[in-house]
Amino acid sequence: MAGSNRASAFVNEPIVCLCTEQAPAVSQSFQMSKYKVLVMRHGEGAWTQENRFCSWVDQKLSADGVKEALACGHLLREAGYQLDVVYTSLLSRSIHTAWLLLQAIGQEWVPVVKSWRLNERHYGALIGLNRAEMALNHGEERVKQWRRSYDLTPPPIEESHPYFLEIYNDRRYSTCDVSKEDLPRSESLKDVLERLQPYWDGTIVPEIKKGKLVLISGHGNSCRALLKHLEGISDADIVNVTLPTGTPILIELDENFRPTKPMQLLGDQEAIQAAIRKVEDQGRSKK
Ligand SMILES: O=C(OP(=O)(O)O)[C@H](O)COP(=O)(O)O
Repeated sequence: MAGSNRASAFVNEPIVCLCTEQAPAVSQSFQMSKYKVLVMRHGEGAWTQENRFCSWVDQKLSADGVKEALACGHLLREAGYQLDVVYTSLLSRSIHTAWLLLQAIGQEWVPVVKSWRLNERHYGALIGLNRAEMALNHGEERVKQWRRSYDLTPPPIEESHPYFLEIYNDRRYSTCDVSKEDLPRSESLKDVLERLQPYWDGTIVPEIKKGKLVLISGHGNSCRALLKHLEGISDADIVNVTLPTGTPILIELDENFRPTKPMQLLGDQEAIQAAIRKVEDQGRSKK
């Protein structure tokens, strides 16, 4: 049951502000909550500190990212969550976050199910580039559009790109439900939602309907795509949604999988706002 989740006595006040500019419009109703889902961006990755677009490059967690993942587990443990299944991408930072979280919550036995459909957005030719240098060269507003707009697709990754072979020769991508040739070479957020939604509908939702408490350990933009879908965030408002690393988001849904209340970012609210600002500031030129 969603009832296996003895949740949120320890949860702080709910917030819907996922950016420092303008809160997205979130659809609300007064239906009873039937299901609960936890969605989170993995702990900080190594390239976050270098301020490079990481995307499908398989960077590990940074030392801070490891701490964040463990802290998430402790938070969920204190709040009494009992997970039934964790879904991750095929990228190590998402998987390691799940492992560390399950260790810290003391539920290592919980199955971890992996799919490329939860991978980070494919940033195409932008992979590996430094955001601050790009902001200097192209302007901060342009970089914000590249990072946050709904339907802007960066130029595709070419075979000459320094990370092309590392990505497409990786054995993990032989295990997907599409051929390597059909894997993306670049994606907008809209494209991410299009490849993620069948997995949500066909694999994750049936488990939630069985009463399982699901946690999704995803990425900044795969989680943004899912939240856009679940919360009914408009194409315009999703531009102002930025997710901090290592922060579980509790979503409560009615029997038709519509949100019954604003999503809650769990943890210390000031620290969460600071973490959101940190991610937003990656796109500044630091003149
Ligand atoms: O790999 C990435 O996200 P992730 O750290 O959530 O996996 C992207 O490079 C995030 O970049 P963005 O915050 O500019 O969209």
